[in-house]
Amino acid sequence: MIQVREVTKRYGAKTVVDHLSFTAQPGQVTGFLGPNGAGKSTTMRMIVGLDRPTSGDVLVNGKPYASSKAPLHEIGVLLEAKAVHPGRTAVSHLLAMARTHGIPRSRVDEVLALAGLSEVAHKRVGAFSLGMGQRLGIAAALLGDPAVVMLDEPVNGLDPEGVLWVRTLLSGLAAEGRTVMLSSHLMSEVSLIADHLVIVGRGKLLADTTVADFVTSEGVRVVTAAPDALRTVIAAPGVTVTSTGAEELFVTGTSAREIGLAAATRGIPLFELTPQNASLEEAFMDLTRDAVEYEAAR
Ligand SMILES: Nc1ncnc2c1ncn2[C@@H]1O[C@H](COP(=O)(O)OP(=O)(O)OP(=O)(O)O)[C@@H](O)[C@H]1O
Repeated sequence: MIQVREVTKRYGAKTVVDHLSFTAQPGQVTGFLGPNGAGKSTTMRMIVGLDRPTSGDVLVNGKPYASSKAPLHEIGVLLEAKAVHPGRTAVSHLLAMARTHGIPRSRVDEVLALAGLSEVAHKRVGAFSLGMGQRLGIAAALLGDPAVVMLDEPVNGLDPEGVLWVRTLLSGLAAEGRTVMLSSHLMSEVSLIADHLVIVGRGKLLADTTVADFVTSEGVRVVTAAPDALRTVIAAPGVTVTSTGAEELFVTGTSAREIGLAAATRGIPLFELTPQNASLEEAFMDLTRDAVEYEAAR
């Protein structure tokens, strides 16, 4: 289990992670999503003790990672842009890691096979494609047979077959009762792989939900002769109305049926009344739009 508790990280005056709390549970794949610069990598670095929170704390399997005696067994990590010496072969890279952690040679062969790298085990890493590099990073993360697996952008650079491979691998690891967490800035990728979604923007938690619940956050598109009158009629706690055109409204928090009935009782003409099922990608973009604009405007 990974527990992030009220974590804030500041670099100088800049708050990169802002009172962030969430839990990645065993037996589940947690997708950690957010636009570029949302603070995902920083959070992951704090989880493994490479960065220290300004306030709040992080627990891995109930304790701070730094106090773990066999860290590779506790948590396996793929962090972005992890440096592997380009002159090394895949097998020599993994063997060096294994030796320093008392892991047997047989496990190196196992993870190479698991990552589909047995054939290229003796090739220099410098000659690897981006996808092969990602596979090697994942193999390294699994070396210690860890209870928690945390991967930063693991499908970055992978072709569709590679994405499918990651999905099968990670759901298998979760089914074994491990805690699996992966980050991405692409909803389309994460929705294929994760059950649980933690979405951040500007370092803040925007949503902690399931993929299924996230898509049901739909709205209703209404085209009417009297948008202002309709707004007044449907106003209620939990109902939000956004003007999307001269005669157009986008309404959330109520149903097309309720809007239609309310309009009929007041004699408000409706030209269109369309429930909209936002795609996952659209819902994600709506949720994180402010965070992205902030990034672009900096
Ligand atoms: N050591 C540092 N000093 C100052 N600012 C930093 C430092 N590390 C990260 N940042 C800033 O923190 C913000 C969040 O970065 P982070 O890499 O955690 O985001 P991210 O969500 O992982 O994004 P990406 O998907 O682009 O990797 C960025 O604006 C980045 O410039």
